[in-house]
Amino acid sequence: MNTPETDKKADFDEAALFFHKYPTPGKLEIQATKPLGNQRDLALAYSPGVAAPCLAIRDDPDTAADYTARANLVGVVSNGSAVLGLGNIGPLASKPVMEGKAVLFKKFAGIDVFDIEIDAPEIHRMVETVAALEPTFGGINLEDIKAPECFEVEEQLKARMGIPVFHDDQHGTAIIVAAAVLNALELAGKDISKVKIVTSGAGAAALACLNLLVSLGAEIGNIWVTDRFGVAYKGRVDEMDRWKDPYVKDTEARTLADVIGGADVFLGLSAAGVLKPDLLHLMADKPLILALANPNPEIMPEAARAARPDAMICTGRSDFPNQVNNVLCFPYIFRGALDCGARAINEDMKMAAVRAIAALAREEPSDVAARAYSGETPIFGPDFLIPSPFDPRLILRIAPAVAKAACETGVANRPIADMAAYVEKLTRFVFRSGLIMKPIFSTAKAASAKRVVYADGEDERVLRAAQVVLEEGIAQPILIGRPQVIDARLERYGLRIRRGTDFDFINPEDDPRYRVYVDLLIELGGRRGVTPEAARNMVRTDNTVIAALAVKRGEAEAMICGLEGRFARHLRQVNLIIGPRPHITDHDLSTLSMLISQRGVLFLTDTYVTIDPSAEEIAEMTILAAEEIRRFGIEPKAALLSYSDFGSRDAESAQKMRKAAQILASRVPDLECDGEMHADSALSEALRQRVYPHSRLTGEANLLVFPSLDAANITLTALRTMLDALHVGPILLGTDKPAHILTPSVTSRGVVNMTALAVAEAAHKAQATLIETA
Ligand SMILES: NC(=O)C1=CN([C@@H]2O[C@H](COP(=O)(O)OP(=O)(O)OC[C@H]3O[C@@H](n4cnc5c(N)ncnc54)[C@H](OP(=O)(O)O)[C@@H]3O)[C@@H](O)[C@H]2O)C=CC1
Ligand SMILES: CC(=O)C(=O)O
Ligand SMILES: [Mg+2]
Repeated sequence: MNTPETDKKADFDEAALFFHKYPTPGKLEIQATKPLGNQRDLALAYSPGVAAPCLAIRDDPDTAADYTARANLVGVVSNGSAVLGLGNIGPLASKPVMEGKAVLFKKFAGIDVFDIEIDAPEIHRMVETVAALEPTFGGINLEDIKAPECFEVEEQLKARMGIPVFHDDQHGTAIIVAAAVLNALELAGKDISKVKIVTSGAGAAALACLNLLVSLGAEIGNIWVTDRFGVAYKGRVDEMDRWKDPYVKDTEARTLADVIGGADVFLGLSAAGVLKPDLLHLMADKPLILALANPNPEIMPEAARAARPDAMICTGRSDFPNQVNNVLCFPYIFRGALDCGARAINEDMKMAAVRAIAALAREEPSDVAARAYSGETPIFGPDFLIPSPFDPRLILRIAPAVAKAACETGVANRPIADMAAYVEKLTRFVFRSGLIMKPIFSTAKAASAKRVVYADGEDERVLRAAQVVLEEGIAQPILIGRPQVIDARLERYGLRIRRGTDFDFINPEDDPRYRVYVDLLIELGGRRGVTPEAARNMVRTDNTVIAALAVKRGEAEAMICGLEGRFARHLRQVNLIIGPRPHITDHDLSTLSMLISQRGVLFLTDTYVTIDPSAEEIAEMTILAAEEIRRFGIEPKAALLSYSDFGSRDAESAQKMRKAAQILASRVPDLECDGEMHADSALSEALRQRVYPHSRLTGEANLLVFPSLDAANITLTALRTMLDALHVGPILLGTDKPAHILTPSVTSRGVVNMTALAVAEAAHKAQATLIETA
C-alpha cells in the first residue's frame, strides 16, 4: 500500500536516479591541469618532453610528488562485500558509493581520487591487486569490505605498502564515533572507564570503534558485543574470529535484549531497525544512542526520542542532527597525511583527529562558525555533539593536527615547516570550494519569515524548485499561476506538493485581491504615467507586476521572476513597484553574478542593468556588490577593469574607471579595491606587481567590475561556458525588498539557489531593521 512515507521514498529514489544519470552518467570526470594549446605544449606534455620527468623520477622516486599528480591522488578501493548496510552487493554495484566517496574527497579536501572496484572476494587477490597499485597513488582508502576479511587485507597492505592505507569503515568511523562519545560523556558527566557499551554489529566498523574507545580508556569488561547471532559469548561457534575474541564474555546472555540493561552507550553499526524502542527504557540515565547503519539506522531518531527523551541520539544521515559519519574524517585525515608525504596513518594521527573533531564541537561559536551555520550558530549540547560535515573549520583543524602528529612521529617524508602558512593555504581552499552557498542556505532555513512569490508559477523549473525548497525548509512558496495548470503540471512531472495544502497561490485570472492590487499600482504609478486603465491591464496580464505588488503589500518577503521575457521589462516593473532602497536612486540598481567553477568563485558586476554606467554609478554598484559578497562570508577584493592597465591608455572609459577607483578610495577606504586594470592584472598578483607594485589590491581579485554592460555580459557568458561554471544570479542589488529577475536559461537548481539567496537577504534586512529600531 502507498503511504505518504513510501511515496516520498519513491520520489527521492527517482530523484537520486535522475541525479546520477543526467547530464552525464556518474559523478566524476578527469580534467587536464595543463593546457594543450599548441605544438610546444604537446611536445612538453608528451613525447619528447615527458621523458625528462620520467628519468628524474627513475633517479629519485620522491620527485614523483613534483612531476605527477600522485601526491594528491588517493585510490578508493572496494570489492563491494559490505556496501553501506546493503550487504555484499558486489564491486560493480558498489561503484556509485565509491564515486560518491571520490566526490567527497574532492569537495571537502581538494583530493583527487580514482575509484577502483575490484572483482576479488578473496583476501589474497585483493591484497595482490592493491599492493601492485602503489606507484599510482599517494594513499589508499579501503572502503566497504566486509569483516573479518577487511582486517587481514588492511594488515597485509599496511605491511607491504609505503603509503597510507586506511580502511575508512574501520578507522574513519572509529575516529568520529570516539569524538562523539567523548563529548556525549562529558555532557552526561560520565567517566569513560565506567560506562557500559553495547554494540549491534561486530564487523569492520563496530570492532574498530571499540578498539579505539578502549585506547581512550573504556574497559573491555564493560563492553558487550552482539551481531546477527546475538551476544559474542564464550563457547559460541557461529561467525567467531580472532578480532571479536577480546570482547567475548562468559555469560548466559544471548540477545541484545539480554545485555542492553544499564547500557550508557548503544553503538549500532549493523542494519536497519535492529534496536526496538521497547528496549530503550532498560538503558542507563542520559544514554548515548549511536544508530549508525546506512542508509537506515538501527532505530529512527523520532522513535528513540519518544522512548527516551533524555537520550543523546546520533545517526549516519544528513537529515538529522548529530550526523556521525566518516565523511567528517576521511577527507581531512588524508589531506593532512598527503600534505606531509606521510608513509602511514598511525595511531597518533588518528588520535589527533579524534581530539580535533571533539574540540571543534566544543569551541565557542566563532565568526567562522557563525558564517558557516549562519542563523543556527551551533552550541555544544545533546543536539550538537559533533560538527556538521559542512563546517569549513573541519579541514582547518583536522588536517594540520594530523600532519603535525605525522611529523612528530617520524612518518612524514615532507614535514611541514611552516604550520601557519599551511593553515593559510587550507583557508584559501575553503573559500575556493563550493561550500560558498552553505551560509546562505543555513540562513534561509533558520529564517522565520520565508514567503517567496514566483511570477512564473506554472513553469516546470519553478514547480520542481518549489518542491525542493519546501522539503528543505528553505522557503514557503507562493506560486502565481492558473490553478488547473499548476495542478495538471504537478501531476505530469510526478511532483508531490499540492496547491492549498503545501503552498499558496495567486490566480492571475481570478484573484480576490485583484482590486487591491490595482489600487496600489495606481497609487505607486499614478505620477509615473500609469493610468487606471493601464494599471488594470498590467495586473491582469503581467505576473511580475502581481509578484512585486504582493511583496510591496507584505504578502511575501521576496519575489522571483524573469524565467520568461526580457530582463529590462521585468526590471521596469520591479523598479516601479518595489523600487530602490532609501538613499539609492533607481539609476543605481545593478546586478551581481557569481560564477562557481573548479577554479574557484568569481563575482562580476554589473552584468544585466546599466549599458554605460558613470563613474559614480560604478562606485555605487561596487559598494553594493561588496556588501552582498560579505554575506557569503568572503572579504571582497574588487578590481575595476579596463583595456587600460594602471594608466597605460587614456580613453574616456579608462578615465571613468580611474575616477570610480578614486571615489571608492574616499567613500569606502576599508574596501580592498583598485583600478583601472587589465583582467589578468586583477587575477594575478605577480602580473599586477610588474605593472604597478603599489596597488591597494592584494592577491587575486574576486570581484570584477566592468566599464560597460557589453564587457560584463560578454565576459560572464564566455567564462561561464568555458569554465563550465555554475552561475548564481543575476542577483539584483539595491532594491528595497529582495526581488530577483532570473534569465530564461536558468535551471531548476538555479531557481533554488536564488530562492535561498532571496530568503537570506530578507532575513538580513529584517535583522538590520530590528537593530535600527532597537
Ligand atoms: N555512519 C558511518 O559513518 C558508518 C556506518 N557504517 C554502517 O555500519 C554497518 C556495518 O558496516 P561494516 O562494519 O562496514 O560491515 P560488516 O559487514 O563488516 O559488518 C556488519 C556487521 O553488522 C552485523 N549485522 C548485520 N545485520 C545485522 C542484524 N540484522 N542484526 C545484528 N547485527 C547485524 C553483522 O553481523 P554478522 O557478521 O553476524 O552478519 C556484522 O557484524 C553498515 O550499515 C554501514 O552502513 C559503516 C561505516 C561507517
Ligand atoms: C558511511 C560509510 O562509509 C558506510 O556507511 O559504509
Ligand atoms: Mg563505507
